[in-house]
Amino acid sequence: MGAEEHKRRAPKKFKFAVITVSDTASRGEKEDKSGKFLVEELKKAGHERVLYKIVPDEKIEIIGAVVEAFERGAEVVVTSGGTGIASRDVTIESIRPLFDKELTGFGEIFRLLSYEEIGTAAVMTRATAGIIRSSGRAMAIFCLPGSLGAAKTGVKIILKEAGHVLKHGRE
Ligand SMILES: Nc1ncnc2c1ncn2[C@@H]1O[C@H](COP(=O)(O)OP(=O)(O)OP(=O)(O)O)[C@@H](O)[C@H]1O
Ligand SMILES: Nc1nc2c(c(=O)[nH]1)N[C@H]1C(S)=C(S)[C@@H](COP(=O)(O)O)O[C@H]1N2
Repeated sequence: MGAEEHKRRAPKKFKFAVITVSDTASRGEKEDKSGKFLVEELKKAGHERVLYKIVPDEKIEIIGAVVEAFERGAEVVVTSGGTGIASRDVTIESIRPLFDKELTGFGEIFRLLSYEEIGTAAVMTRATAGIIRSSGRAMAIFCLPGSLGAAKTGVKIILKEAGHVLKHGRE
């Protein structure tokens, strides 16, 4: 079966969780434009159930939010922020060890599209994705940079591929 046939047969509507990772937004010092944008776009695309949480750039808080999303039945998690190289950017270090399989292609395509938008500064993100399997379930996670531009670029890829990723992740 080809990729298009796989996508056609993949489930279409999922329970999402958006997790914003930001020190300033978690303290209420900055509006979480990116997280709110992601929630709206996912709902507009017909994914009615979208959990939403803001956490500071702290490993245990990030892992805790991922675990909470899984326990609340999320099938796809999108994180926003903390993918850079500053010492406080720990989203990738926190989430990557949870992956059963990493989807490195997501980061490659995300950086390719980002290069067209922001040029070589696209090297600054370690955006990635993966599948976590537990208790007979699979959950896909996509980790995006915190800017609104990154959320706009990332959500387009996620909306196109989430079903396909989940279909194979459940196999
Ligand atoms: N939740 C968000 N909504 C909108 N823009 C954001 C958000 N998080 C980060 N950005 C923007 O993305 C860019 C780079 O992100 P970076 O992780 O350095 O953000 P930051 O504001 O330093 O994060 P923190 O809140 O953790 O200190 C900055 O221009 C920042 O304003
Ligand atoms: N598409 C896109 N990718 C992007 C950006 C952006 O604005 N748009 N910002 C870059 C910048 S400036 C940084 S520092 C890194 C990491 O951002 P983060 O720490 O918020 O995850 O993402 C990069 N990738």
